[in-house]
Amino acid sequence: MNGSHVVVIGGGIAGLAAARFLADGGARVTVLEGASRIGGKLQVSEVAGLPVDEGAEAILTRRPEGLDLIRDAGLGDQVVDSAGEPAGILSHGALRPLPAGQVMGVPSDLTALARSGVLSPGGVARAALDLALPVSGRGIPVDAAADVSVAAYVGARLGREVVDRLVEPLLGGVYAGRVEELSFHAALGGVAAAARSHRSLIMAARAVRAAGPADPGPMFATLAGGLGSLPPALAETITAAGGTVRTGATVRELRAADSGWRLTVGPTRAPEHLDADAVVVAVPARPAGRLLADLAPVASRELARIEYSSMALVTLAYPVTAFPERPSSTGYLVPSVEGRTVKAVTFGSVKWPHLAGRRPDLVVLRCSIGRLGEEHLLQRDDDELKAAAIAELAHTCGVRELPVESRVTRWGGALPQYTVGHLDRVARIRATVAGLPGLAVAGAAYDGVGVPACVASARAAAARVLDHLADRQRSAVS
Ligand SMILES: CC1=C(CCC(=O)O)c2cc3nc(cc4[nH]c(cc5[nH]c(cc1n2)c(C)c5CCC(=O)O)c(CCC(=O)O)c4C)C(CCC(=O)O)=C3C
Repeated sequence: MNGSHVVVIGGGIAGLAAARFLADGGARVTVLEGASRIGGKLQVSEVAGLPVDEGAEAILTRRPEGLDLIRDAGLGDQVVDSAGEPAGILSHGALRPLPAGQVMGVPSDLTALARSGVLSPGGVARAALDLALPVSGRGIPVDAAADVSVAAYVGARLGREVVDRLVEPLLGGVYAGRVEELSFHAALGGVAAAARSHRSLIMAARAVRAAGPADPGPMFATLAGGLGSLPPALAETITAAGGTVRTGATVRELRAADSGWRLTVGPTRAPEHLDADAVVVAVPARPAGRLLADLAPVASRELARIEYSSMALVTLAYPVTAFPERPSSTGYLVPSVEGRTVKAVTFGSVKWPHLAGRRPDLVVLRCSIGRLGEEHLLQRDDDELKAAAIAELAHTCGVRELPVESRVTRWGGALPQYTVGHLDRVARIRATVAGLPGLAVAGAAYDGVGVPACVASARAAAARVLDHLADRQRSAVS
């Protein structure tokens, strides 16, 4: 495929990773990003002189794809592990540790659950009933084939408190989504898969834990310069390999052409045409759906159905002395039923030892606001969002001073919602796209929203395209 030209539409982490894999495979790549900067949801800027991410700030270390890509981009020596402090949950007005052994909020250890104090004693007793309940029937939707909402399945097996005080807050972070709408099979992937072969959800969570390493080590990693330093480093390796990365280049149209694809880029007044042997579409679902409207109407319709939630992140820097006690968790999640504006707080200075090392006199933290259906919260102006974050710190941590620095970042249409039926929807999208040789899709809309999942989808897309180009070259030779 030497010399074959592949255009990657979208310069977020999925698009850049795909471009990197394609360049490795010998293709000549062009990345077209519509915005004025590459990186998508990865972006870093300074707060109080420290590099603090404005978007995704951590990657799971459990999956290899994120760290592999970081090493590939030459940033292996910049990797920083998260601290060992536990994550917290605000429940019944007080900060409690996330119970040991939970998997996406599903408990595997009832003693740890009881000890955490996150649930009422009645809530713990109800959760324990899961071990005795029949596998199906009596309103418990356990049909392995049919998808149900997270709230319906987990609620039927473990009771409402587990849904409201454990699963909802975690998924309120991961998807900024709502448990009534999110898909059990798509959003709780590992546990849901294990639930098919276990008679109880607690036992399924135990099986997931048992399948992992005994000592999993640090859960998260980041980069010393922020996770947002990954996209520019990746772009550099792509250009060093002879590729091109363009910003401000919105692709308006994608058409099949004689020997591949023709793209229309830029404003209607001055359209530019680009030819490609293959294309990777690595933009969010809506724009991907628009690009595929004529080529793959079924995929296009399904993509249009994937909703996105919006959120805002308020970053605050306080003197460490403003805290009556130094925070003892990496951060905490706030269940929706607590009725507070802020849904999650990450103490960067606790979670990332290098930040505390550089500024031991400060506590830098991020408050996140906005789940699906809470758009009204995001209509507040920046000062109001800051005030809500400051009030949260006063309320939960007893901070009475004002922050020395602050920053508000808004992410409109940030996180795709894996609602009931998502897996079938993605299967239909993939089946339709499979009918278009030399075209592949990648990104957070399909098989996972975290950075490692986006990288995995990029790798699969690149492999598909490289296979196609190799086939084509073989048939041209023979
Ligand atoms: C967007 C977002 C926010 C809100 C914005 C923000 O505040 O940044 C947030 C907040 C938080 N998330 C937190 C804790 C956790 N998040 C996890 C896992 C994940 N979160 C994700 C995203 C988010 N998370 C994603 C894409 C995954 C990987 C899912 C997967 O691909 O499987 C897991 C691992 C679960 C497991 O798998 O065991 C834990 C323990 C805590 C508290 C402690 C701390 O701050 O560290 C907080 C504030």
